[in-house]
Amino acid sequence: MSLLIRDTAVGYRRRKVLENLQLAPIEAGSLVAVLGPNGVGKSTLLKGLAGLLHCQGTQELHGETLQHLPHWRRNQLIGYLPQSLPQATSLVVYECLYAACRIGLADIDGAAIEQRIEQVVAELDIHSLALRRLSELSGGQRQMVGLAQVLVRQPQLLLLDEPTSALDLRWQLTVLERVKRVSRDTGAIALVASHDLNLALRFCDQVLLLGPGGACQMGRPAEVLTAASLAQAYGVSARMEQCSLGFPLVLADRPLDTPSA
Ligand SMILES: Nc1ncnc2c1ncn2[C@@H]1O[C@H](COP(=O)(O)OP(=O)(O)OP(=O)(O)O)[C@@H](O)[C@H]1O
Repeated sequence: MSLLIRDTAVGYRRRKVLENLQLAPIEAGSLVAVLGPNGVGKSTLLKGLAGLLHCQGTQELHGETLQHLPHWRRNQLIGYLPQSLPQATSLVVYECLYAACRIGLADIDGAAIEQRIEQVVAELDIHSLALRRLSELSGGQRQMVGLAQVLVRQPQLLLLDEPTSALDLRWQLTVLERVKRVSRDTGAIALVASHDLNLALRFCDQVLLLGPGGACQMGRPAEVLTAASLAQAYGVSARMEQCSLGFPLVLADRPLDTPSA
């Protein structure tokens, strides 16, 4: 049971963004950070896997070819959280979660939906938001609701594009902890695009580091994130240190190629 990405190319009509992507199989239950500089193709890869862009090559989840899935099956298997926040509609959060289940899962009954909503609201600790209108929530609160809309459908492949970008420190930790727990407990595979290398080091089983010119490395966070790989991918001088709890940390000192370099 795994996610296979081989010989993969994905991009836009006039621009190939990623070509010949060859990754080792990603095992069920893995949390993988998708890292790399702005514009390298993290979102494009997630959109391709989500079926929003055409991908060439092989992309299979537990033996099913993602490119040819019918709409209903894609909705069952894949949960995609885009980089943009959910629209500030006048629906209350509970209704948004209900609609996410209804749209995504045709054959689920009302009682089961309510049970799932209770579960996800408790998991993400967002009880206080459940009866509030989306239009009255802050950016970070809306980002939590977007994540809840994905999790409530219980997909086997979670594609989360910068899910913590609008969140304060406590919610960043909450989100990564919960996504890790969901992956571990259910066997779901989560790919999380992020610019937060330290969260990736702390929570992810593997990182996929995309770099300029098609460079790509995947492996354990502490093995992939080195001073050399960070210089190559991000163009920074960086150090790997260890915090007092023993977790590895990235400290970026300066951009390379600056006058003071
Ligand atoms: N709709 C589009 N049409 C054409 N090119 C696009 C489109 N969206 C993005 N691109 C280009 O594709 C490349 C990859 O973009 P992508 O959004 O995947 O990068 P990213 O790694 O997610 O960046 P960031 O960290 O800034 O979010 C960039 O060069 C970008 O300009």
